Amino acid sequence: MSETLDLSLLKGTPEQREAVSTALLKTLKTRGGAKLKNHGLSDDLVHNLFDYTRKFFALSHEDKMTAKHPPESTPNRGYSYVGQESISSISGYEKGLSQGKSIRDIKETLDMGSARDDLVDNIWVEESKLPGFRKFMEGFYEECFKLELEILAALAEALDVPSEQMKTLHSRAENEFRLLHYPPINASELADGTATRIAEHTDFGTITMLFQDSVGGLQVEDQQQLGTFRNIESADKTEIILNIGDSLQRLTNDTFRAACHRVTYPPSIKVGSDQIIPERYSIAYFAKPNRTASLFPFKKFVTPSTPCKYDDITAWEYNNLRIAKLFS
Ligand SMILES: O=C(O)CCC(=O)C(=O)O
Ligand SMILES: [Fe+2]
Repeated sequence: MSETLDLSLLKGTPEQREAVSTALLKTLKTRGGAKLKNHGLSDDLVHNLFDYTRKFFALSHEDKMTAKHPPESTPNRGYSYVGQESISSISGYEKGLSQGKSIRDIKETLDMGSARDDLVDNIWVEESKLPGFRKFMEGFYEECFKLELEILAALAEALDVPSEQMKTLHSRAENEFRLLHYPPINASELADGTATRIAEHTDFGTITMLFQDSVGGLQVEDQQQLGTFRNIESADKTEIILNIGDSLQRLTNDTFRAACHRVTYPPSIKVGSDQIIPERYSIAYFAKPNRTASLFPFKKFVTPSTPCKYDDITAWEYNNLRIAKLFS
């Protein structure tokens, strides 16, 4: 994967800002994902994020189940145990591929949204089980929201779309945020292809900011060689891996393609061997347009030579359409 981009240059000279915005756009378009450093979220904050994530999943099953995700898809909040959600049901959705491959994801997750969300409440374990967890996660979400707006403004400039328009579209912070834990597993259990860590998929939102530990196994499809998945390793867990989601693909009428990704064997493990794949933690923040916003492509991307590919649908309708498939 290409070099890690220094996001602090967005606050540098106008030339530096333009150069890093352009590099970001180019990397996302060609490689599918970009790595970011000096993004403004402090090392301490990210280390605390991983500490709290580890502590949450270390709670007993009974305690985690006190914050359980409803059996249906909405609201997408709370704890999902290993086997509750299966991403393979949406693999290939925006590529128009047939659905229905059944691959089990061996992962557990906690889904959260904004504390300010007036439609959907978060679901927490009792404060005494994990003191400070709720306050930390609510605060971290707000930090991610500020960074999201900065990244979207930079992408808007590089795409030559008014950055105010991009900002307005995301003003309500109706995003989602998830902690993920992949338990240790014998490699032989993943060998026959009926189970994986997380199956191939695209995210639904505009952009996703992902943090991962050093275990490895995340792969993103190269946008210039579709079908080729490349390993993405973070030099440090404070790095952010940025990728494009389906909503930006729609808004840009396919100028930007959502990046397919998955988590599988770490590069160090031999496929089908009896080696134990170590547990893995990651955290994903999914930036999404406001629920009532239209995902109809921006005007500049619809031309006689690039006719409109998408229907007018609100971000909320689209989100629910996609997410319903996950729990069906
Ligand atoms: O665990 C990861 O690195 C990826 C997680 C992911 O792709 C997702 O939750 O959408
Ligand atoms: Fe994802």
